[in-house]
Amino acid sequence: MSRLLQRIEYSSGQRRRYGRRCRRPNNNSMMKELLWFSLSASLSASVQSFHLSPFQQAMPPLSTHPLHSKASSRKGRRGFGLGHPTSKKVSYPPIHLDEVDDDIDSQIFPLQDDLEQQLSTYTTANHNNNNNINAGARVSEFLSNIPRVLSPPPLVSSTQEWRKLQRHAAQTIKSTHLRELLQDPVRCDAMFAEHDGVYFDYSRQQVTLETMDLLFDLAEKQELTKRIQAMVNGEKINFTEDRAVLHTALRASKDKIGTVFVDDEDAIKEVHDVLDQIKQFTEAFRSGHITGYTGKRMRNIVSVGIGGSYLGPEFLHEVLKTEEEGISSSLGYSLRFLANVDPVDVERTCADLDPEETLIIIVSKTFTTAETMLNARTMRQWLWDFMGDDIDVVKKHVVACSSVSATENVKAFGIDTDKYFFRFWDWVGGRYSVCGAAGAVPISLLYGFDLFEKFLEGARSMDEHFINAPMRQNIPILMGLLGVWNSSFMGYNSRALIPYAQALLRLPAHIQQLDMESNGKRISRHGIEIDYPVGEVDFGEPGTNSQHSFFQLIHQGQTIPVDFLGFVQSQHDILIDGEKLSSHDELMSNFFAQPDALANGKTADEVRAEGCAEDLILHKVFDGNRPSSSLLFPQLSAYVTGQILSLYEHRTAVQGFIWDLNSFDQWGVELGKKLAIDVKDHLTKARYDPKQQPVDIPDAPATSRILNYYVKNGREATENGIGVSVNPLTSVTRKTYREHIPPPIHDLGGNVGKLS
Ligand SMILES: O=P(O)(O)OC[C@H]1O[C@](O)(CO)[C@@H](O)[C@@H]1O
Repeated sequence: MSRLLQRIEYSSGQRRRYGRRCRRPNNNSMMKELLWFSLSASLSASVQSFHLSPFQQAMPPLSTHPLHSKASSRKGRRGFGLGHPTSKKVSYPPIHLDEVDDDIDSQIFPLQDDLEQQLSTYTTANHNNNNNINAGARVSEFLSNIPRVLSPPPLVSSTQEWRKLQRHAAQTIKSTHLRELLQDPVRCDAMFAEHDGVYFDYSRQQVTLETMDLLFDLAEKQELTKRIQAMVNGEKINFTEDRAVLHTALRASKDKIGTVFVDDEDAIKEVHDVLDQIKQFTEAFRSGHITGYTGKRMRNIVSVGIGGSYLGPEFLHEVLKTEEEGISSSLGYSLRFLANVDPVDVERTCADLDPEETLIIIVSKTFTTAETMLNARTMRQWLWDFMGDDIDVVKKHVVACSSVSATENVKAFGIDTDKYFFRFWDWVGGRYSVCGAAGAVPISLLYGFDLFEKFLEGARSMDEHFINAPMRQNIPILMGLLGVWNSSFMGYNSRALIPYAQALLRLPAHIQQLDMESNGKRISRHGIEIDYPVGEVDFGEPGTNSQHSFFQLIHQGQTIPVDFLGFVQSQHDILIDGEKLSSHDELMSNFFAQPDALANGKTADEVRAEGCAEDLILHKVFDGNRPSSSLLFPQLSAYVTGQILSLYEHRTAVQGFIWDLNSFDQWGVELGKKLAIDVKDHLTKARYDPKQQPVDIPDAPATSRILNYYVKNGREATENGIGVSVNPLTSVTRKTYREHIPPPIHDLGGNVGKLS
């Protein structure tokens, strides 16, 4: 096999996917696919190198072969080949890979041997013209058999399971109103699942028991359980980056050490080594053993990072801010996030901070992200402006949370990589990293390590449920299947996440990145352009604020499935004199009322019965039939936040598995990064070299025009005449800080947060 692979000339996409670094996969379907590539590429390479005119007579032209990729895909590259059917227009042969027995070796390797034999026969025959036709015919016959066994799997949309769901949606569900479905007590009782205090009710989704059966069949067909296992066992399912996907290892307990390995490294042991390091650092920081450059205790924390290196930690911070233990443990400390490269975000972040008391955390997996690195340099300059241009200022005031492979860059920045560097690994995607150092360092420094551990415990509880619970009771699987149903079968391409908890105000933003970066894709994991809708627009705001904002559209405009999140108890309930219900009860009344309003709507007769004027009736009618799920949790704590995080991470994974996507890469974001680099080049020239004006970007007249407008109108007269508008870096901040009158000293009598 490897011998064959090595002499294959891959097209560029195939090389990335199955290049020489690729080990023999232990997944049979991938193995089959690999063989498919190898045989087709090998055969075509051989055919080409022998210049076989008899072949060409005996065989149908390769370009008309059903498995031939778009004719142009190999032109001008390395000859021709069968290629991969990248086009959805390719018609597949009747027998598919997944119909082949799992005993791959016994089926494929004889074929491979046969192929080699055929080619060698031909090589010999080629020297003897009389045999050409026979050899050609034999190879041709062999070739025509290859697709019967080695074609790649079809798109999920062409499976029977998918088609049944399509028919079911069109013939049954789209003509059934939720109002009717909600009258069926058996159905309603069945559409409920519970785990460790989490109550999930999906009876207001536009589904019947039959729908769910069909969805479970689809999940079986897509080998969902097997794929979940592959993920949590550390298989490299993020194949475009050749990485495992192990955010579950970030919260695995110590007794799981020795159970998950990536490239022979014990992943869970690595995780606990770093957690121990963070715990020790936290204790030293919070007890005052670690001080700043001028000897002052540090109590302000600024976390610099963007995307997944920011949204998760910020969402968790917002929850803990008002959590009972969080309030007391954070007394005397502050935590802020700096994400946007907008200089105003710098100003907002450090306006009233004393740099001598401030620790900067740079959170960047790659340690190269342009926005984060500029903000990191800016914050370093801010420290230097106040305390002097000394590298020890950086050593005392800056820590890094980054991947092991970025160690040299971290060191070059001036950070003490022995003590002030907390690593994570390639097998943690940025948007899945809040349980690693990215979240652990800022959150533990502010709230103490114990509270962060509770968050990990909650996530672990939901992970275990996800891995072990049967599908019908498995909350993340149910949520994922309903996501697929709503998006791919019901045609709803947005969904809202409405937490009835102000402390979850940043949850929607985090889930938005998590899900949209994961499942906003167009190519299946088999390298085929998909022909079914995937990915949703995720958005949300806390209820009831959202009701007074975009709920008009949800009630009477488009149909947008909603997840309602509510809590049995508030973090801080209030019942003032004269009120019958507490404020939390008032809030939760909305949580209970909205799903029914969306599902049932209001008919014209009901509106009329309320005494509405005839000409207004239609305006006040609500069609209803709008789906939602309700999730009820005990109280918003660190533990429950871990559960919520894990729920949504796994919902995304489930949808990606069903849709046959790689949910763990993000090539789309790379384009934006490259484009910004080009523009920066032009802008730099325009700013510093008047001869380069006006800007003229080839083939981009509109961009050139607006860029010129920006350059021309943004100028301020400067001494050197270049016309660059620059503020001294920290002048605004310095002034604000100096003039700032600090609030009265807090009561620092909190637990570990006590300052001496
Ligand atoms: O942690 P890094 O490497 O700075 O990347 C930040 C973010 O940028 C992205 O790559 C793209 O936005 C995210 O996936 C990631 O969370």
